[in-house]
Amino acid sequence: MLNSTLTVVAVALVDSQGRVLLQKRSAHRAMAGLWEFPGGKVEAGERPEVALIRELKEELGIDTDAACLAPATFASADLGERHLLLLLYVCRKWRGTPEPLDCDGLQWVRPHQMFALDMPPADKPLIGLLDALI
Ligand SMILES: Nc1nc2c([nH]c(=O)n2[C@H]2C[C@H](O)[C@@H](COP(=O)(O)OP(=O)(O)OP(=O)(O)O)O2)c(=O)[nH]1
Repeated sequence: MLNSTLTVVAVALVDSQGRVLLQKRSAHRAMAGLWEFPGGKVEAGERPEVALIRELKEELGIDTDAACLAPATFASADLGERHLLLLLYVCRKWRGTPEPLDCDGLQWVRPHQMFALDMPPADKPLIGLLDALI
């Protein structure tokens, strides 16, 4: 029996060269050092797109709008007693330059390059889908 489902929103920010931004989870967090899509937990009563816009401001210092967040795919994975539902959006339009405000580094990669990176287990099935989509 699961305690609860954890809803997480994340985004593939895609630049003009078809590269996607990944951030390195910082040392003090669970899954430290893994490369992930920017995003985070949806708070109680919060709309997913609002949560993602908030996370992008907090984590990268950039602004975007709900109209620029295209639903892309999702991941479903067990995290011990909780179950993770990760909603992945694609975004090609934002304001500002992403900065590593809450992580240990940023890198722009082509989707196929993600196969060689250490990413959270839930993200692995998303790579091939992104590769086909972008
Ligand atoms: N942001 C993000 N989280 C991911 C990805 N893949 C994946 O399994 N996760 C998991 C890791 C965490 O268990 C959860 C996100 O929680 P988090 O702690 O980073 O979220 P948050 O930014 O809201 O953090 P906090 O307020 O609790 O500090 O989702 C991903 O690609 N991006």
